[in-house]
Amino acid sequence: MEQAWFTEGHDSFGLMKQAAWQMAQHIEQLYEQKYLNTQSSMSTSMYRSDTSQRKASIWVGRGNNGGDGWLIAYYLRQAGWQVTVITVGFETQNFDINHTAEVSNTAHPMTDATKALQVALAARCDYQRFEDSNSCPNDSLGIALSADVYIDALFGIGFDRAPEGVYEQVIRRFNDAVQQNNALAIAVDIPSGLVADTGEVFDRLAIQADITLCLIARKFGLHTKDGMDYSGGIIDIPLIPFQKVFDQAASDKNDGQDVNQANVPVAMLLKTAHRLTARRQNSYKGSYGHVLVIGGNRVDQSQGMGGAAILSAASTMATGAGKITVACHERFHGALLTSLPDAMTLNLHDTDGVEALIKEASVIAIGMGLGRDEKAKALFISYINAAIAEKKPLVIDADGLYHLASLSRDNHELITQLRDYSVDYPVRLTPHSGEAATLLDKNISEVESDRLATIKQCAATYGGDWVLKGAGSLVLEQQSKGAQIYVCGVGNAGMATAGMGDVLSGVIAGLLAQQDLTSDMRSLHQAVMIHGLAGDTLVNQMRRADSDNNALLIGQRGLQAQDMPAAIRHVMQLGVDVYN
Ligand SMILES: NC(=O)C1=CN([C@@H]2O[C@H](COP(=O)(O)OP(=O)(O)OC[C@H]3O[C@@H](n4cnc5c(N)ncnc54)[C@H](OP(=O)(O)O)[C@@H]3O)[C@@H](O)[C@H]2O)[C@@H](O)CC1
Ligand SMILES: Nc1ncnc2c1ncn2[C@@H]1O[C@H](COP(=O)(O)OP(=O)(O)O)[C@@H](O)[C@H]1O
Repeated sequence: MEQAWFTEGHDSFGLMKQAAWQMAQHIEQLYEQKYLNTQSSMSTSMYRSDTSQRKASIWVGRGNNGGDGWLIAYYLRQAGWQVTVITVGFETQNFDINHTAEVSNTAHPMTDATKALQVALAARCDYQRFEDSNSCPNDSLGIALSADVYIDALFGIGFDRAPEGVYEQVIRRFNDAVQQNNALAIAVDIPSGLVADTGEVFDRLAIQADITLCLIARKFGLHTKDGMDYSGGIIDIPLIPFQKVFDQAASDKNDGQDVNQANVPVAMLLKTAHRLTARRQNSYKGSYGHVLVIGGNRVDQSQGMGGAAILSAASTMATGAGKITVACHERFHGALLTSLPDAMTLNLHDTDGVEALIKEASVIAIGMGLGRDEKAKALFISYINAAIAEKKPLVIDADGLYHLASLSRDNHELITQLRDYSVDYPVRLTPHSGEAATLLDKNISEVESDRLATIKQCAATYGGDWVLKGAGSLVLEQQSKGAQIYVCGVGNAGMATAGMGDVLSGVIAGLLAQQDLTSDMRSLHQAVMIHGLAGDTLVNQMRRADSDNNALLIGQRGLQAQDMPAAIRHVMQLGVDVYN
């Protein structure tokens, strides 16, 4: 977007000044919010109405992100603040004042970052080199470090590798200074240490921001993997009026129209779900589909995984599917019917019975607790073959993905058949990072270091629509004009408990079965959003009453997959994101 703006003839330094000016205004507002509009008497006692008493410590690196920092220093100083710029990676001669800062010198054009430094120095902004901190008598850097607001302009979207040496030290020192001064930490564009394209943080070392002022467009890495743990609240500063062009391109692409791919965002951030439409009065259970859940096996007398199939079935019902049959190990039929009397049961190992039911069912969800032994693999192959023959939509999760990976290693013909089938019929696959690693024959760390590349590779290898689960789940939906990728902007770490994935597979199958819903409402991204919002609904209810009507505090820890069905129904009625 930035390049397109410059191509239209706009000046890059002008954009940097605009960015810094808007950020300085936000910083003043954020200062007021922290120190004035607060319940904490400690914070209000630190509030300084006289701007000349307010202190900002602005940490800058050598790139354009640092350029933003120099200009923020300039604007805050103009507003009367005491500013100190802490530099890293600069030599002392970099601070020589050049009085032609704003004039372009064609022989040696000045970079925007250097122009910004020159503007700040000409306005007499104080600065200190971080590298001099060890040689400073009486820790003069320590004194310079004491501030109300700390601005991180060390690295922006150019950060791409683990910080070492002085860069490692500077990030640690910034975080320590913020903590010691109980101050506000504001990151420019993206917290330094977080990779913008992937959400990766190396060795858990990144600026811990309270607020990130995100320039131009949301960075993918703010919303997946480590991003959410470091960015704090995000404030968008759009700067250039291109958002409409990009929104239009995305919607045209969704409608199957030709678009300039350069205008299509890498991914769409989702925070809401569609509210599901009301049912027709004149309808019956057959109007809402029949889901067959295949899983819940018991291998070699082990305790087995009946719960996986039960959780999946319960959430299928919660989404409103008309009928459900669970093909699980006979040992679990009693448990299943106790918790879910609405379900019908079938013996997982009765291949004739299951294949006959595949003919009847409208959606097949397979793999949750299916088992990984050879017998389970043979069942998987038979049931997938039957589903393909009967042209039934498929949801494949957990052990089903394990078998798929193993079949891929064997060059089994089912892989090609499934890929071809997925061109015309819905096939939805839902790995977490570990399962994706097995499917692609990679290490988990390779998968985690680039989740976007991973989900694309999964789709290219196996076909179908995908969810790559985890913090900031990714969704890939195949469309006639190429894949559309979504980032799930809801959900929480309370959902990191066993069985939550089984619940998701149930939501996907349950929505898919309901033909009365629009395609958007039955879509994979809709299922992921309902699942995430249901998890948020459960943990954000601050209080819940016990049987004696005493208020109980609820939080992330202790959230259970079995709590989800009621919340799923709640979200489907509400549709919108009310918590984020
Ligand atoms: N007018 C404009 O263009 C506008 C730009 N804007 C701003 O620009 C920002 C992007 O700027 P940028 O591209 O200069 O990247 P940035 O992150 O500042 O620095 C890259 C430098 O860091 C270095 N480096 C990287 N990793 C490292 C590591 N681990 N350890 C050590 N060094 C490391 C890297 O070194 P190199 O790889 O070259 O060796 C390079 O020198 C963007 O986020 C936004 O804030 C806005 O103002 C809008 C207008
Ligand atoms: N930190 C988190 N933030 C958001 N969602 C999460 C988080 N941890 C887990 N989840 C969600 O919970 C589900 C867990 O799925 P999975 O790991 O397959 O569980 P299981 O295999 O035990 O059923 C996924 O949908 C995942 O995206």
